[in-house]
Amino acid sequence: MAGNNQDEAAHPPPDNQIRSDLNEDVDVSETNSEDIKETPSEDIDPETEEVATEEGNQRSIREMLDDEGTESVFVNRDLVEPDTIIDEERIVGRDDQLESVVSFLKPTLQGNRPPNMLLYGPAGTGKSLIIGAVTQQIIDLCESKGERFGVVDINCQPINTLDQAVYELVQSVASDVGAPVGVPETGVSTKRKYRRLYELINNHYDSVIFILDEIDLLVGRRANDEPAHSKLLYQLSRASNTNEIEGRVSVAALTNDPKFMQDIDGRAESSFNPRDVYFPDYDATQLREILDNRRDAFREDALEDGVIPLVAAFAAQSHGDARKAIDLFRGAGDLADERGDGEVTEDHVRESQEEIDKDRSLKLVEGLTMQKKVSLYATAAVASYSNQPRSSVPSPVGFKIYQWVTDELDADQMTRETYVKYVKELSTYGLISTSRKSRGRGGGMFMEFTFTGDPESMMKRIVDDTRLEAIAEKEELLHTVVNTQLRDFHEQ
Ligand SMILES: Nc1ncnc2c1ncn2[C@@H]1O[C@H](COP(=O)(O)OP(=O)(O)OP(=O)(O)O)[C@@H](O)[C@H]1O
Repeated sequence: MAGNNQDEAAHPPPDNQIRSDLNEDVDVSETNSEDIKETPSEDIDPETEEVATEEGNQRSIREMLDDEGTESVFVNRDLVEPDTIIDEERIVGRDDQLESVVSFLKPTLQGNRPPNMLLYGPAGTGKSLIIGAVTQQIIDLCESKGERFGVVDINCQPINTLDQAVYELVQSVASDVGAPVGVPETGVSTKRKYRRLYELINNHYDSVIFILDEIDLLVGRRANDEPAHSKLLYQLSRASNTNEIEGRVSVAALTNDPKFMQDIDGRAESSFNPRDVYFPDYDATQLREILDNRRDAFREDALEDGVIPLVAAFAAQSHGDARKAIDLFRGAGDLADERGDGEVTEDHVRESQEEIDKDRSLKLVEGLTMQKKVSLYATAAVASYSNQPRSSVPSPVGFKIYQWVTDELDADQMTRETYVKYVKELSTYGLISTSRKSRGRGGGMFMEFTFTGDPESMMKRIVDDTRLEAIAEKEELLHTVVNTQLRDFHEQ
């Protein structure tokens, strides 16, 4: 189109200018020779609406719009979205866990109070899936008997304080029953939020289950205080004994941390007193079955034979996480579609896996808040600068380095609990694994972090886009501080 030079294409005019450009009658006599040279290779004939290409082919706009390209490999892509709630028939390899959860929750149907539960095991092993599937059936069965069974479900990962957690619970019930939240997010006491929560529950449910996902990440902000998760478990699990909730109440806490119960306060432990359900990793055979049960996400002839075994093998390597398997399965399909290949091949799987590995740390680091970046940087510095040939980081040492870095940067300093929470969060992305260690008799417990990839490249990535450059310049000093702290820690 006349006057459409490359500069304008690179820097599009603001909206109002585009509009006035569209309204303007173009005066061809003003078109200069520069403009003519830069006429794009496609132009539209106003009479026929045909597009003339350099090759001289003529395709109408309608033809181009109608052109569907290669048929998508998917027929039901939702089935390979991680948040899709799947039918019971698609659940694989969790018979024992299903049986336990069903038997624990069955009393609800007989008018009795079910026990509290702790569902624990690594990420992506079906904890949310199983509790979700069973509670959904109970909702339906209760409904058919005219009883109201409430499922109040929150994920604690993004929640920082007890107050926020209680507010989230209120919101969750309010949205389920279609009532107003009825309490402001800030400016009122946590007690008032609890009151509103109990009021909503008493008005709308005969019995209720609280599902608290990633409970271990709800630590709260204050140091040397009882962790927020412990306080919440205490309050909720005794709410029916104290008659604050009139109906039957149970609490299901979900966590990746097998030693979670060691963190909670004695009185919370005795009022919560859960029945445990353990969810182990999936092996490659189980992952294969999980994927096989979702192959109808794809067209019948769209999966090359080796695709499912290869996806399962990759996911089995990364701690048997079904979510990762499903993500990779979908990613390979998306890649096949992007390329218009019409079939998903093992090459698509391998390429997707490479992309996932490459992107994971980059995306993660980009999305982190400054405090999380500093926490990660300090932890990676310990793994990377340690003179010992091991890359595990005791959390007390990581925290000391975090304090040193924040001092150097003159930045805010979080508590040790918050630092640990931030670093633990990274395990959900598979960048580090966490384990709990004992310092021997009377020495207490601490978390140990191990990087799955190279901690040094992680540090570089963080430095690339933050104020941490100032610390990177003090590399030698940081090296010394790390090794002094490690020595002190191991000599204690
Ligand atoms: N046994 C299974 N059969 C079929 N699909 C499964 C199974 N286990 C997990 N999945 C699927 O894997 C994904 C992750 O599962 P889920 O969210 O239940 O894991 P989780 O143990 O709660 O993980 P996290 O600890 O990270 O919250 C979901 O899409 C779920 O449908």
